[in-house]
Amino acid sequence: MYGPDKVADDSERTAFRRAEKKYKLYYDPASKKKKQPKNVDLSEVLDFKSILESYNDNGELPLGITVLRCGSGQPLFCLEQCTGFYFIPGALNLEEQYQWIKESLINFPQPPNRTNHNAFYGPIQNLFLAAKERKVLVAEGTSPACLNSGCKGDVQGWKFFEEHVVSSRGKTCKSISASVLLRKLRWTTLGLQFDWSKRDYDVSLPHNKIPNALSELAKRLAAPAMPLGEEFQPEAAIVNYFGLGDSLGGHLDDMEEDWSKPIVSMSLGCKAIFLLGGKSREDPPLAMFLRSGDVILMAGEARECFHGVPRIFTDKENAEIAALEMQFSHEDDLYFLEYIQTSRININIRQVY
Ligand SMILES: O=C(O)CCC(=O)C(=O)O
Ligand SMILES: [Fe+2]
Repeated sequence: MYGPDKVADDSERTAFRRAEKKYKLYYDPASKKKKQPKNVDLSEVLDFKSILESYNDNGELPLGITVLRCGSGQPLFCLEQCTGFYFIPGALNLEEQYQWIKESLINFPQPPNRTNHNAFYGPIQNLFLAAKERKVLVAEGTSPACLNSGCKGDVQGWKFFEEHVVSSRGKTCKSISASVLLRKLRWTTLGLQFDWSKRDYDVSLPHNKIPNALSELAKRLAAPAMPLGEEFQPEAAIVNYFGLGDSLGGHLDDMEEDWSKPIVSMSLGCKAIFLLGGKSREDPPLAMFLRSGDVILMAGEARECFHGVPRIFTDKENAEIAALEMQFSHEDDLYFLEYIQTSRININIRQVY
């Protein structure tokens, strides 16, 4: 799936890598202002929001793009050069975006779902709440007086403490603040758990079913890309969390048995650039914007196409989350607001068998 993008001198080797490099965030060394992103030419990035607007205005479509209308539902755009790829601009309304952002931060990372933090810290309960309450995750050592004595020995587990408890006892224990851990949350898996080291699903791992509401939503969204008469069965999902400078390297999602079934991929938060390549990394990819609420379906041939996310935009002008920010304007939602103003979340839902 997400194979590492090997050594540095490979960086210019394929058309896909060249496109990733083109859109990746670099800082301008010549800039007087600290950490000023280097300008990037976005003129070749496909913009389905404006394609939808002009289609609604005058029925016109750019060359190579077709439209599928299912009943009274939203139009789906298809690419002539990549069958099985569907783009539904603004598929999720603001309330839905609000709901799935909150779920992605509060409930989805809860055990038995695993996250990238599992390997080091074991299962972590209530990470978002702990971050909001400024708690600190502290290593528990062999000694019960670990917090006093320092735990130089084996770490037996990790537990959240109030910040003042940790600071009053001195910094003798291994510890990390929950807010840093939340920032470093990169993925969580729902339903059947994906084992990244084996690059396969490990059905022996404890797991919950995909939550009903998410399952129903995915079934509805997947319907236009499903083989006739079949219903999508959501069995697993990966939630990706992106902060400024984060990217997802070019990859294929090839661990599911039946590629005629789509992957349903929902974008939330800051705008991103998505690269859709061909069956070889040598094929020059198409770049397109992904905004909060957009949904992509990848089925059939599109399942064999390399894709990735080289860039997210967190600046006011480019993030395009003003309407979403309004949804989080209640004071109880301020911590969500702070998070999403500099983040993007992607939920992609799969039928495994
Ligand atoms: O973040 C995205 O939009 C794409 C995610 C993806 O391709 C994946 O998780 O396999
Ligand atoms: Fe993918």
